Amino acid sequence: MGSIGADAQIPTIDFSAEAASSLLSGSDSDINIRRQVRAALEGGGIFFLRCSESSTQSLLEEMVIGMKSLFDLPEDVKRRYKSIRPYSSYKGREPIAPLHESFAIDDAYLLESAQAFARVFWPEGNQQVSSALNNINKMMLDLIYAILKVIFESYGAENRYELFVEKTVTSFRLLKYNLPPAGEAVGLVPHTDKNLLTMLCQNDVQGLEILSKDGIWSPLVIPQGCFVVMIGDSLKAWSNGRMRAARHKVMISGDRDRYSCGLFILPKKDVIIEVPDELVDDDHPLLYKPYNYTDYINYFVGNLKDDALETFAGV
Ligand SMILES: O=C(O)CCC(=O)C(=O)O
Ligand SMILES: [Fe+2]
Repeated sequence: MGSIGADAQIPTIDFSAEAASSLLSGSDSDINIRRQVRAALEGGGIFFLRCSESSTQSLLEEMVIGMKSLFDLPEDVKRRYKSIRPYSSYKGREPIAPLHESFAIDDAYLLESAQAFARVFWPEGNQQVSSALNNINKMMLDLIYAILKVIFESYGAENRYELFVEKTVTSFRLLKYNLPPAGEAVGLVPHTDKNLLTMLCQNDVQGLEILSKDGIWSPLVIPQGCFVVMIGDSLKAWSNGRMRAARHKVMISGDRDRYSCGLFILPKKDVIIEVPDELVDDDHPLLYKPYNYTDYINYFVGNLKDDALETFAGV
């Protein structure tokens, strides 16, 4: 599926500027940022987000130390973590992705959620791990919802934003990629995210690759201190197919383990994803029927098809 290309040319959008800090405090977005975000998400479906480098870097370092203590725990202790949500319980080196381990935590921006997560492994609590998780999560949460707001504003749908956000939750995924015995190996299989919007960060070991519209896989070189922002199937559907959900995978090589974490905005259980009227016109006929997000996830888990969104919700 596709050949290998040079490093993907991904736009970097700067959120450390003043216009973006006013955005984080709730003001409408700067027209320039709106244009850049929409162009990136309608083009490749992905961009790098640069924020204040020093604060991002220290939160990230703290996070990676916390993740190491977590993933270094014995396998039977990690397996204590179970969640009813698909893709959230501890997953350890399964046949489909033998190098990859993950956990996902709901609402980790709440200190109590991060502490409850840590107590699963350390019954007396682990302040270092819970605050590392909670601190980076709070920063990422403000940023990812600011981006979602910019997206709504860029389509003239700003008056729908507050109501939409009330129907969302966040899931914070922690991932470790162990080194293959030799050479290069797939760490995470090719997929599009099924949720609305995703924001990723990582230690300094690269490995994320993206499939271009021309079917070429290109490795991403994520600049230090930057996050990756990507559209998931459900925001692609909401945008009536204007934004692109980029297919991506993780390849592992080299001599150091890769640690990454992702904040995912997803619809609450049984929320209906529906294209707003303002995104349908003669030039943009309706492409997706309204669908129940939970049904979509169950459909995908049942068939794991690449074109799940089209077959499930396509008109
Ligand atoms: O580890 C990464 O950089 C990517 C993770 C990812 O694609 C996912 O969890 O859906
Ligand atoms: Fe993904």
